[in-house]
Amino acid sequence: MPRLILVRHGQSQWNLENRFTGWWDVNLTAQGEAEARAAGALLAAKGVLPTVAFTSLQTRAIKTLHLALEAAGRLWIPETKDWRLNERHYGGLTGLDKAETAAKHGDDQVKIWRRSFDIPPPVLEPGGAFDLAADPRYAGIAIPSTESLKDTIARVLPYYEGVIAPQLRAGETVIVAAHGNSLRALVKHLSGISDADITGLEIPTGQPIVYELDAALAATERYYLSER
Ligand SMILES: O=C(O)[C@H](O)COP(=O)(O)O
Repeated sequence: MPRLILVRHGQSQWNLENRFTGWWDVNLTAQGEAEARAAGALLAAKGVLPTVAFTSLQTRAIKTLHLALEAAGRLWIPETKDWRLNERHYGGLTGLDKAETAAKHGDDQVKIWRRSFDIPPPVLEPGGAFDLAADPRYAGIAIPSTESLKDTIARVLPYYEGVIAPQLRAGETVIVAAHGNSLRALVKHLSGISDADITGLEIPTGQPIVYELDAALAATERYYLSER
């Protein structure tokens, strides 16, 4: 039966600094690299070996994938990178300190921006330090100016259905190395979590989550590989 492995990137420099990151491209910390290697070693130890990989266009997810695959002895498998697996775009909050933003706007407002289903953060104004319009990796892509989880789902799910699901149906063991909110989008769909309940779901860095799927790609089980 098809199997899907989800892994959020290891700790990034801005996870460490507690800054809103979104589409901004930050690297892994040494701890994040270690988390990624440990994730791959766990895949190998448990015999859960991916045959096809997907990741975003962001360095922290790509490096997590590569370090994990190397540790699992699977660096050779086919791999596809796509912006639709990018982190949710954090709009005008990009680069700000999460604690300072909470002190300025209040915890409740920041929780709405971080975890509400359909209320996006303020937009990122063009031309500022975090404008990605000139980044060649996004050439030809309509870069969002902000995204709610609902907006993120609107680009992650069609990609899952159109590109990832056919690989699962073909019997591949698929690994997706991505981000807290692009993976929340997938988990919401696969586990049938309501708009209200998804606000409480957190995805830890570097911890492989395994979905066992039936032939129709309905989830029969979801578990942290570290707990098996
Ligand atoms: O983009 C970010 O800042 C993080 O990857 C996820 O942030 P969040 O926990 O605020 O959703």
